[in-house]
Amino acid sequence: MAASSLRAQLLNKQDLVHHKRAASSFRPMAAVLMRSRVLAPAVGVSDTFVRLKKQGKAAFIPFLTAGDPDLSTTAEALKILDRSGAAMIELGVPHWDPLLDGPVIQASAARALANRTSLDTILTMVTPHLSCPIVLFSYYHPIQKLGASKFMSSIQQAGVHDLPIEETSYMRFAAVSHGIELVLLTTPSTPTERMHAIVEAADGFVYLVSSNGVTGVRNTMKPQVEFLLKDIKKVTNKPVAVGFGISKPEHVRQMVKWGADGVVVGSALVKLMAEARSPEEGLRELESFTRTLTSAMRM
Ligand SMILES: O=P(O)(O)OC[C@@H](O)[C@@H](O)c1c[nH]c2ccccc12
Repeated sequence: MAASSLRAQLLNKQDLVHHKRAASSFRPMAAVLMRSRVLAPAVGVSDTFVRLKKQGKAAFIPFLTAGDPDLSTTAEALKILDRSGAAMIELGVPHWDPLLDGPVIQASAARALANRTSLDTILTMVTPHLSCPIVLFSYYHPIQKLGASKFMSSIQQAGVHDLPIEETSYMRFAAVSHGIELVLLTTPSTPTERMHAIVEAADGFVYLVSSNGVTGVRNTMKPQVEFLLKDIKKVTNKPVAVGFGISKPEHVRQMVKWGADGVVVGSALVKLMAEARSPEEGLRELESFTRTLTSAMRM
């Protein structure tokens, strides 16, 4: 990608964070969510939603930064999340410029980068056998740095936070030819027509960002989410997962009641592990909190 276009993407992230965009320059973020062949079993993301729906359950989707505090703890955490009821796991590639992330995930990314965690080391990480899919979640830059074709040849599924929908066509083409599911993000400030285009282009699931701003625990969920979910569901029957700010069982129940097919929880889990006295204690707390949250997933 040309340097000018990369600058445009960084500006776009800035826009999202500060909400200062002019209508004409507005470009919402998009995500491509794919499952890594190296990291995960042959269960698809969409299949998982279908299976859970039959059981009357929404999908619990935890997010962790890979490499925080180190990749072997991450591998252990994946096993724990898998056996405690995660429907799929968002594994974040740490980035030095995480403009869509709040302080908790920013600090987590900094710790992981201090350990030299990169997309390359994550893709070669020795991972346990898991029964749930992994959604490799990344800003676009690390993928670009590795090389989009190397990336595509080494993964089946992955995620990108800041890829504007206009620029997804190459990724989508490559994704389709590798049998990859492409998931896109929509936010409360995405104009309706654009939301329709994003929903139309998304595969796997649609990621609804619950409120503008950056990732991080919120006390309450905005009532607008109920209406955003309804608007999306009017135009598609693809699964919709809600993320940003969700940190308590009552938030999870609220999202499920409002019609979410899945719920993403990131900062709350990252914080809990970061504040533990040791990685082992962090993993124990991760397990018990995950079990509390997954028991709130019944539709
Ligand atoms: O941390 P929260 O508020 O629970 O939000 C989900 C989140 O962590 C995960 O989906 C995510 C981490 N970094 C992101 C950047 C953009 C969009 C989404 C994300």
